[in-house]
Amino acid sequence: MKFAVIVFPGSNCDADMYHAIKDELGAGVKYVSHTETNLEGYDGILLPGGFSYGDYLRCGAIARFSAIMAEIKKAAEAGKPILGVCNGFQILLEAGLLPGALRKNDSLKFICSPVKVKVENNRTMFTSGYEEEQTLTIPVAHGEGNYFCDEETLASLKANGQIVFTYEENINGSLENIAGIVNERGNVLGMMPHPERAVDVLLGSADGLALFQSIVKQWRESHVVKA
Ligand SMILES: NC(=O)CC[C@H](N)C(=O)O
Repeated sequence: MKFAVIVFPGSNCDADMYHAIKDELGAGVKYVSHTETNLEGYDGILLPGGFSYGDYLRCGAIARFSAIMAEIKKAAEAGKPILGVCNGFQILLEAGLLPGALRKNDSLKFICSPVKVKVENNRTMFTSGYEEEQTLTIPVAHGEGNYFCDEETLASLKANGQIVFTYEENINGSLENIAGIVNERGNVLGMMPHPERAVDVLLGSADGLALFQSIVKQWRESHVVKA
């Protein structure tokens, strides 16, 4: 399986994501510039965290106009796994690939700390390696992580099991403690906590690794060569 790590001007977690995939997961990975217009050679797309375009206007609001976004939409429609972490989540929301929005943290402060994250749905291609309701320790580092959506959207997120991760304690004002959601089809995940920073006990936690392993497992199972 081969992953693309999309690099926007201002991305700063691209190297962490690359390291997690290459050295900890042991899968193929390449950096792909936001100016590229072809993602056909990749099986999974990763949008890393950072401060794309300096977070001007709103986090992710400018990056969503990048040339690569049309390809990311195509990959989403093709059912490829797409993971946006932090700024990557913000970009996916701005691009309309996920519902809702992220507002400034209710404290108006940047939060940078390991937090407890609960797995609300382990029946997704991103979370099959976890137990339902498992508590993970994963770092967050954001100024705009306060998830919001209207009532109708919240009801459909709940009905479809699209709320994948919640915070054990509400750190930023997010509606219903939401930390990560998937699209209706289940192949696009956006989350504020950084699983790529929790892939080795030396980093304080290895709880993020199973997320990447789940993606590979699902991909292998769906690409079994039949004799
Ligand atoms: N680590 C990140 O991706 C940060 C995202 C964004 N710049 C914010 O502060 O919310």
